Amino acid sequence: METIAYLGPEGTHSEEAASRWAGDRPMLLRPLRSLVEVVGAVEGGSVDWGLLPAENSGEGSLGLTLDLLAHQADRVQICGEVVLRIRHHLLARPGVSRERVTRIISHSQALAQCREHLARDFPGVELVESTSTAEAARAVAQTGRPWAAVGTRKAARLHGLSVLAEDVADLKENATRFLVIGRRGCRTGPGDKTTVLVAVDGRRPGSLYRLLGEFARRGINLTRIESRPAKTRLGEYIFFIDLEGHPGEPEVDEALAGVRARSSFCKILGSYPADGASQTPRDPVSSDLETIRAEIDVTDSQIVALLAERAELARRAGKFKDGRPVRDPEREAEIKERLRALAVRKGLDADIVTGVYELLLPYFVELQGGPG
Ligand SMILES: O=C(O)C(=O)Cc1ccccc1
Repeated sequence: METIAYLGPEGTHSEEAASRWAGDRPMLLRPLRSLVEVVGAVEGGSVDWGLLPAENSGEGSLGLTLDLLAHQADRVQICGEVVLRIRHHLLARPGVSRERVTRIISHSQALAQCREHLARDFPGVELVESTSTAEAARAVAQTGRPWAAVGTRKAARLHGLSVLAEDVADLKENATRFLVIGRRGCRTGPGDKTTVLVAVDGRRPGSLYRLLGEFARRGINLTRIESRPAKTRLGEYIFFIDLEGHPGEPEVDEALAGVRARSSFCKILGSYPADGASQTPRDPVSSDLETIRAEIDVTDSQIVALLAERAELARRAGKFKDGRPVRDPEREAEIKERLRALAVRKGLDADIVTGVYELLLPYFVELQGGPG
């Protein structure tokens, strides 16, 4: 039988998401102590699938899951998603009244999702993080102290706890999106989403804009874009992009080829059926002219920015020439030849491109200190 690993012990929201994903298929559910262990079990082959909480309606992304997908889980693919409505209850040993509670334990996400409610109803009570909501319930059941846990009804039942307060989440519509990972990609079909991880050169104005334009121009809807630190240096980011569609669809293939060309790193993390939500119909033409004009504006600005960079390089080169003639006909001919070949490769008129260069050359020569 197939096995799916999840953040345990029994009685977590992850367990419920895992059994929702299994549906009618026979599936063994294996609780593990951490998400790192879940990824390790899938990569090592001791389980078929793994479940990772990815995003909450109020709290946003789970950084750990995104970081695992970006930096650690090299050999896994996203194969599915489950969106689960989350209900948080306050659990305590029978006989412990609300007034006596001195400590509330839970998973960091659960505490964050109930912060206002707990501050209002349990002011001054210490909040302590645990590895999961069910682990918190276990700790509360085992202590003789008047502690409480934020957790599920199932965890209460498993540990003989009572529900001290029902629905303590701050948001009524509290939902979490979980991702299912496996070693192989799954079969793709209509209604699929695809998650891509990309890095762009943050120093070039408009680079992310142009990358996203690859999707916009083809009417491909993006359902999510999330940035995380690239973990190289401060200020560098990677982006998780969810799009409607999957590789194998011509527009998606074309867009992804464009994205590859415009990014410094690009990896498809997986294609999988979207949970519940219907797809947005494609609208490839209505905003085309507007989109193209906006791209033209960005491109023109980039040309000017590149000319400024080129001018600065000319100035710096001038300082090295130090008495030698500024013009170097051999080097100029070599540059022109290279640009001619590049223009042809890019499908441009080579005479026009070298003509532009000839137009600019006297200006750059002047910046180098004039013809010598
Ligand atoms: O601790 C759990 O129950 C989990 O599965 C993690 C979690 C915590 C809070 C909301 C969604 C998932």
